[in-house]
Amino acid sequence: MTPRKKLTGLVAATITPMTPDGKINLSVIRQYVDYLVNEQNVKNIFVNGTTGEGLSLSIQERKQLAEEWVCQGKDKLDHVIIHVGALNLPECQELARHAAAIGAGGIAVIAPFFFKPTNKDELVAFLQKVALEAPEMPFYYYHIPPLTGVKIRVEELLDGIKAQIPTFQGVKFSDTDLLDLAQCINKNETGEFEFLYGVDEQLLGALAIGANGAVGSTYNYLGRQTNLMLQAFAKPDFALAQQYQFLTGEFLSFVIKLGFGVAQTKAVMTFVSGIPMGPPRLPLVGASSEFIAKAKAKLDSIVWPNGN
Ligand SMILES: CC(=O)N[C@@H]([C@@H](O)[C@H](O)[C@H](O)CO)[C@@H](O)CC(=O)C(=O)O
Repeated sequence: MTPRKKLTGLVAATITPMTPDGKINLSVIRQYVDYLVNEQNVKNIFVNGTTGEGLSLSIQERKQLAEEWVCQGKDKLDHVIIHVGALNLPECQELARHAAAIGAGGIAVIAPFFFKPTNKDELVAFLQKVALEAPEMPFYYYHIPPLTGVKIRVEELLDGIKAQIPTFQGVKFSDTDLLDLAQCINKNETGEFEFLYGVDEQLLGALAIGANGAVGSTYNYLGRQTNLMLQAFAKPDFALAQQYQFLTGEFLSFVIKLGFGVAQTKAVMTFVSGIPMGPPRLPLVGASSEFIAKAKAKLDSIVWPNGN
């Protein structure tokens, strides 16, 4: 068997395109894949996560999206990771089996966040039951405490994890606690796990600590510039890497002040890529025209290093 290519670099947390009447719009996914690969130089995706409104979709919709991304990404993308987390175990398991059956590259699971695990053992027991349904698939824990409220430290979770979840491959780490991330990386001496950082505005800090890559919403439309930041960091040209981080940060801090979330990400991606992402699904509501005009003007005003 060919050894699996390690998941490093940028992973776009894909948006779920929707029609104006709120149905998932599979018809633009082919164009979306080509856009990520050719215009953003991003060849890894994370489907049905936060940005993809995964928890606002039906199981059927999630399966259809996973199938379409895997199908359209064939021979173009390196890794297609499907988020299969849900509030109940049977749905997670069903989605995990489905991801395996369609030949996805891996699965990720968020902590259930209505009835929450209260300690590491409860969380691992839940994750283990999902992972067992896809025994050949790399498994990622999706750590996003600001949204789940599950604050169990990842460092703790790692202890003995391989014995409990043999397919455990790493963590999508969407938290600002860089101490926890650092302790995880310190524990990962052999480099068997991948740590993908998920707070785009401070990726450079996470890279310095040793993150292997990043999963995020902004890599849909700022993937090219963030890739240049990764290259500068690897060179190393820290001054150049900082310039890229400062500039993406300038945009994000501007839009965050206006009110920024998945709905606004859909609007930004639409005006940057030209691919219609459509409205978000309730309870999210679409970005205002005022937001769109201001965000576009801000992005257009940014002068990237060397014109890139
Ligand atoms: C809370 C949230 O949505 N975080 C985003 C970030 O990419 C975020 O949009 C970015 O850092 C801007 O704040 C990702 O971590 C989420 C993500 O990767 C996903 O869609 O699953």
